[in-house]
Amino acid sequence: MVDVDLLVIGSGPAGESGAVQAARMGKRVVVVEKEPVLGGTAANTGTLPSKTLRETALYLSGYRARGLYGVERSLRHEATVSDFLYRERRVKDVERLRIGQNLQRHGVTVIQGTASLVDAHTVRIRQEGHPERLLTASYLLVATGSSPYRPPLYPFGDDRVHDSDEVLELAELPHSIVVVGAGVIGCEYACMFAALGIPVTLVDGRKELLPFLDDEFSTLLGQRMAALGIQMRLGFTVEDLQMTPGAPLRLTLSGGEVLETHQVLVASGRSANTAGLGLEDVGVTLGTRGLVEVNATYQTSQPHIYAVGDVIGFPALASTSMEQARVAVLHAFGMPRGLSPILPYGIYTIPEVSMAGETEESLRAKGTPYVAGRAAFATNPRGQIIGEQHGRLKLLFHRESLKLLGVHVLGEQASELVHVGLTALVAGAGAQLFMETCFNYPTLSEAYKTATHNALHQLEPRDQAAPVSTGT
Ligand SMILES: Cc1cc2nc3c(=O)[nH]c(=O)nc-3n(C[C@H](O)[C@H](O)[C@H](O)COP(=O)(O)OP(=O)(O)OC[C@H]3O[C@@H](n4cnc5c(N)ncnc54)[C@H](O)[C@@H]3O)c2cc1C
Ligand SMILES: NC(=O)c1ccc[n+]([C@@H]2O[C@H](COP(=O)([O-])OP(=O)(O)OC[C@H]3O[C@@H](n4cnc5c(N)ncnc54)[C@H](O)[C@@H]3O)[C@@H](O)[C@H]2O)c1
Repeated sequence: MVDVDLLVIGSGPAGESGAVQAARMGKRVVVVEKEPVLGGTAANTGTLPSKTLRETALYLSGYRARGLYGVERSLRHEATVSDFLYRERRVKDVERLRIGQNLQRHGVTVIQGTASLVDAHTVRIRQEGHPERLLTASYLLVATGSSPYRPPLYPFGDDRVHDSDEVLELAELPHSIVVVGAGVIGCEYACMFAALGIPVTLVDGRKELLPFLDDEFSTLLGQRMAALGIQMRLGFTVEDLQMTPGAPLRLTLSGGEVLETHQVLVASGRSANTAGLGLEDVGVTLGTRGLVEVNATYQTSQPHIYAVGDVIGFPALASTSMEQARVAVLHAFGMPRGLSPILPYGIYTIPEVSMAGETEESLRAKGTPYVAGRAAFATNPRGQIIGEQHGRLKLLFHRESLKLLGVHVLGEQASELVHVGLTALVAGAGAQLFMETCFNYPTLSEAYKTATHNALHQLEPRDQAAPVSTGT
């Protein structure tokens, strides 16, 4: 007889979601969390803190008020780290409390301690000052997340060199910063610092910015980030770092350019938190950077051990981690369901970018005939009111069936607006849905109708000779 039906390792979005799903199915569930606080990267060092800091940066800089009312509000250079972190702490506290209450309400037992596997069904829990505990479980859900990858070039003990966890503990706002890695984390932090008026240089070995985005939106985002003052160094890596006390840091890029800066943020990827878990010893296969290998139902090479969230790698989002956990637990307890085939991306740069479904590039690669409809927020009444001059919605429809294939948004509320298109994509709907839906007026959402008109207009007989629009 085992102690519990499901033992979950980790209380991030994946662990919480999996535990609650199993508890709702009447299972006995334990969550083991090594930190004294619940919520993992999402609540404590990643998603929510960074999104709260973004809002704070927008507020302190007066960014949203720029260009409105005929005045150009100047940046508040006197913003302190304490101003900057105040709301971040409050949001974190509320989220930790919410998670604890959610688990308690569902009868999930939370044990603080570091978990490792003794055998395929037994977990050892260690907590300093407490006797070791062993628990047996029918199923295990590994949801231990990931940590910033620390390239050996950077001395992370120095208070001028940070990873994305440490950047939340800044003693003062940097006078200048180089961000190494223009992935989602690097781009989001680069925008926040730039909005606060801090000189930012963003370095990435890749030439394209966020290459999973539709090209048009990647280019547009790059233009807006440059307009925010970010110096882009795409296609370059950092070859050397010189640190002299009392002098700026000197980073030598491939190509020879030397960047001088007060601080460095390294955001060049993450590694799975699997060290010391003992997974390999019980026959679970690990891949690069410690990632756990799983099948479509999130089973590892030991079928009763599931792994979900950042610990399995791409797409490594809070949103997808929760869904993977739900799907894994349903599978374990005999109610198999698939993960939604279309997953959204919300990128909280300044401006926000969000997408779901196909890009123009992926459609061209598949040879799928399509038509792109666009709507500019600058000519949308709500966009006018809020001073949104650069935002854009693009809808990609199948050229013959007019089924929606992709949705791309840049600008204010992009990560919210995308859900109208995402819902249509999941429902298999198309142009007709947007034509026949009455949208609130004035709203940015109304851009769905405008973009649909724009697409249909291109298919009208008088335009048939014109090529399908692919430009901006
Ligand atoms: C700066 C930043 C911004 C981000 N922004 C977004 C965003 O806007 N949107 C989005 O969807 N995603 C975002 N993400 C990604 C998101 O945070 C992660 O995808 C998500 O947190 C993964 O959830 P998880 O439950 O798999 O892991 P985590 O949230 O990392 O949780 C894992 C938990 O397991 C615990 N643990 C680890 N090992 C053990 C052990 N041996 N025993 C017991 N407990 C253990 C850890 O302490 C931790 O609490 C961001 C990430 C970062 C770093
Ligand atoms: N809004 C969101 O959804 C959100 C926000 C933040 C993070 N996340 C998730 O967190 C995860 C990690 O993000 P990340 O940005 O750390 O990793 P990433 O892998 O997405 O990006 C790392 C970047 O660093 C670059 N790089 C690597 N080594 C380099 C070097 N030596 N020199 C220069 N550039 C180098 C890579 O080319 C890449 O562009 C991602 O999976 C992401 O989805 C999501």
